[in-house]
Amino acid sequence: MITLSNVSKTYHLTGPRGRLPFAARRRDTSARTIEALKNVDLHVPAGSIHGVIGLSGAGKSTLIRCVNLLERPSSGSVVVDGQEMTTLSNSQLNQARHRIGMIFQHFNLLTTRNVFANVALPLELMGMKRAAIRERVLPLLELTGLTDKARQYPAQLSGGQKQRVAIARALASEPRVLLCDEATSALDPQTTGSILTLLRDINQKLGLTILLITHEMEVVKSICHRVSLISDGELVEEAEVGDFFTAPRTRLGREFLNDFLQLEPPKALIERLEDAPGEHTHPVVRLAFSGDTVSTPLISRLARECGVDVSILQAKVESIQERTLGLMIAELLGPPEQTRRAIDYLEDHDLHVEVLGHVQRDD
Ligand SMILES: Nc1ncnc2c1ncn2[C@@H]1O[C@H](COP(=O)(O)OP(=O)(O)OP(=O)(O)O)[C@@H](O)[C@H]1O
Repeated sequence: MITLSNVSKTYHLTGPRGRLPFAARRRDTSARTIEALKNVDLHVPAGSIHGVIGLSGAGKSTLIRCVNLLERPSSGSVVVDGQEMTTLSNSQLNQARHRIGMIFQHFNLLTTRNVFANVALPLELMGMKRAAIRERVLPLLELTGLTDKARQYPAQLSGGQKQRVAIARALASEPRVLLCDEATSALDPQTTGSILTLLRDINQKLGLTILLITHEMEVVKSICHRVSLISDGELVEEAEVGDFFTAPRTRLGREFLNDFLQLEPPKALIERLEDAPGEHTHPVVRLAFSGDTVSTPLISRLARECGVDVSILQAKVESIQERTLGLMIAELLGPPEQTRRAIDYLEDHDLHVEVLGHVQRDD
């Protein structure tokens, strides 16, 4: 449904340097350009919810705005619903945007219009008749739980209600795609939950494809099917959400996950961790297991079958949508050949094992 191929976006800054003589400007171009996106490839299949997560300034907003060409890519191709967006004329682009709804962090409602009139606005702009507008808007107010708020103005609504109005408005033109630009970042956790539930319902009921950007792992965990990680304008990792929470492949992915799960070895132990194993060290591991292995008594079997003691430092069970994920930080205590065998044993039983480092044995 959405395919970005080799998309790059470079901003050329104008500022005090813009007033320099042309020759001087040419000498110093690199200092005044920002490569916000670098050769981005992204495919979001129809009907899926895809999250892009990254730190501030990583390029998330630029990426999502390139999809409906609120930002024009410097190079590359953007195809939405089978249509190449970058070659459209202005009027074709306006037409194409009817099929791409968008919601924003700060809702962007018109304060002088009530809820009904805000949702009706795109339809008025499309020249639709009043009766047809009413027929389209009323079900949307019901879908978003706003029927009793139709005559109220944005100033009379909570943040969550405002975002519901924005969602109803985005759906008014019956789009195939919904772009969500940090849609829950201004909301408290409970309201965030209800908006995410609404987005998931819309995805399921209407088969709408959703691309969202966020810096919150909770959003990814709650509703996304797949996630991409953006860093410094590049997509550095992409995975199915359950896989990402089990075993992120990049350092940045692991940092996001550890921050979210708060699952780190104790500080005193981190200070003692060495990268390489020594003669008198034992490994500290992060284990992730899902599916049947969550309920299998692997740790006691490890002790019996590999002769290794396991000291559990932290453990957690998380529900990632339909999937249960067990996470643990543990020290494997035993002679090196036995701890190596224990790691093989765990991997053979479909656990993801990450060796965080090695600590000197006390014995
Ligand atoms: N219109 C612009 N002109 C110049 N530089 C820009 C413009 N928009 C974004 N940038 C720069 O591009 C880079 C990516 O910005 P972008 O807003 O896409 O990041 P982001 O991941 O959405 O950040 P945040 O989470 O803080 O909103 C940043 O270095 C930013 O300063």
